[in-house]
Amino acid sequence: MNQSKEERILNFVLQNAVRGDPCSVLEAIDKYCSQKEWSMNVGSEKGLILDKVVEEVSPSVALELGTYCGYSGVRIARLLKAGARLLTVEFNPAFAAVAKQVFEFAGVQDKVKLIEGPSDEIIPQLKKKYEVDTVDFVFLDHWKDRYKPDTILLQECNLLRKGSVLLADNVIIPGAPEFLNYVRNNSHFQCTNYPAHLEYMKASDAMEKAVFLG
Ligand SMILES: CCCNc1ncnc2c1ncn2[C@@H]1O[C@H](/C=C/CNC(=O)c2cc(-c3ccc(F)cc3)cc(O)c2O)[C@H](C)[C@H]1O
Ligand SMILES: [Mg+2]
Repeated sequence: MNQSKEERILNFVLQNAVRGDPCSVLEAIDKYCSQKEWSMNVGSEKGLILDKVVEEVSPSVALELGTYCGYSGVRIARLLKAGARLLTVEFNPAFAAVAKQVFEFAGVQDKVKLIEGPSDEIIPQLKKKYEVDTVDFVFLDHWKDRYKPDTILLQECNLLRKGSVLLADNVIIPGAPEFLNYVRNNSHFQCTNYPAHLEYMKASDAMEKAVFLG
């Protein structure tokens, strides 16, 4: 049976990164995806923006929608303070299996709770089943037409508090127009745009930060 691209990425990590060294895992994925096969990881340029926002927020509870291979999950988890945790949601079992192994190889598995399932089912379970009060930081990188409905769902489930930070990838390419319109025209959010390039390409992309004002 042929390997999937995601399995090839995982194998490249296992063969080229250093076990327990999250930065070497990120470097290996970026090397493979810039030289061998393009893949929709947030990448190193937008990854630096992600790093800065995570360090600024210093979240106790971080949520990621769309784990994929675990690249951004490693990026976030490696910066978390002692006792802080990342909940990352992925509904494709094959991708979740790859991400689980990436987290373990990077040595961040104790900080990461990988939850398999669709975000619209998981978000309403976060308080009771996953013992979440509110989330301090949310990274949105799943299907782009789900950014707005899931942002509304997070509010309906009282998971955002005054100062909770949403950071959305790809607001230019592929684009998330409904989400951008929603948060930018909503007095409960303070928005900032961070222009960048599409991972591993010259095309323009951007990330949008939306701070919930309560
Ligand atoms: C309905 C359930 C929703 N809830 C969900 N619940 C849980 N997991 C979910 C949900 N919806 C999706 N997922 C998972 O998240 C991942 C999906 C990620 C999607 N990302 C993109 O599409 C993208 C495209 C480009 C791109 C740019 C230029 C190009 F030319 C081509 C591609 C670049 C980028 O940086 C991109 O992030 C994963 C594949 C998928 O299984
Ligand atoms: Mg993305």
